[in-house]
Amino acid sequence: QLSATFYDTSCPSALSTIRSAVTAAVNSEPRMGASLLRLHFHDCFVQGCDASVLLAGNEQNAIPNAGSLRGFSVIDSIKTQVEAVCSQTVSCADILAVAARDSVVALGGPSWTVLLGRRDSTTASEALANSDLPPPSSDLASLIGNFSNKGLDVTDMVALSGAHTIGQSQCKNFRDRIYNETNIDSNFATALQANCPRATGTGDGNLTPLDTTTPNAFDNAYYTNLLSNQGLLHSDQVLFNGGSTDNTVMNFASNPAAFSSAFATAMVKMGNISPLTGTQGQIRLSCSKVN
Ligand code: HEM
Ligand SMILES: [Ca+2]
Ligand SMILES: [Ca+2]
Repeated sequence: QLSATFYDTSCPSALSTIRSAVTAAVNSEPRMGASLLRLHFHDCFVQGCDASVLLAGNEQNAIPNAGSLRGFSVIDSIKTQVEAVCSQTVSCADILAVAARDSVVALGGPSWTVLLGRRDSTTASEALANSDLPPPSSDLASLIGNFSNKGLDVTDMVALSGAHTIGQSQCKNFRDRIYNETNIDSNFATALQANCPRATGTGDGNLTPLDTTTPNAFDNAYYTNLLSNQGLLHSDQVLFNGGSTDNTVMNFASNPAAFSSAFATAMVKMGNISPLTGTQGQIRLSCSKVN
């Protein structure tokens, strides 16, 4: 029951306000586009797209999120600007969904119509974040199961993983792959080892682009990297490792329009996960705390 026109009368300048702020943030730091896109994913997979991830504490302390999620201050600043034009009208959950779309567009990726009308949660759960967000050690069957639990099919999962065409990862999340796995290009592994020492606890937070080819462009290079065994995370390369998703990866690698279309479709589906609507939840005044 979300709708593209939800704010057309109640806050006609909402979408342009969000877009201007996202464009400025991404222009000043391209990685911020990646960080904002990831925030929406981590929101939707835990309790649905209800801005639970933005509440201080709780989910933010979960293993996949702590010391990793970024962009909270950009969202807070957008919320302040939107409150100034339309008081207590636009939810933080909708701001996240629109900011994710505008981030992808700002980095040259596809656009789609964002459905609106989500409301904000009054709760957040560290335990649910730990159980529902897939770890980078996931094998293919786990990824398929994890996305299926959220109503997303295998094609959606492969397309959404293409978000790793932008942004960066910390060494601790790909160390095991670059030292111990065999389905990795050896020159690629050696180059990464220079900035990611073997010993646990040393250089854990050192950063490398998820897509070394075009780290700040939202394109299909993620998939061409997989074809040459240059996926950064274990959970990336399992998508092209002799299994059931190989054909989809090959299609997205050779056909950028097919990827763009599948990504846009899957983002709309992800954005529809268990929204609070009507009188459920609330419109937060500040995204980091309940009213
Ligand atoms: C398929 C399962 C997925 C796994 C296991 C996974 C895991 C990860 C990990 C480990 C990182 C690096 C975090 C760090 O080192 O701090 C990361 C970064 C990122 N992920 Fe995923 N991810 C998945 C799916 C997705 C999806 C569906 C999206 C969005 C639609 C997404 C968007 C991103 C982005 C944009 C970054 C870079 C963030 C930044 O640079 O701030 N990921 N992911
Ligand atoms: Ca959520
Ligand atoms: Ca790229």
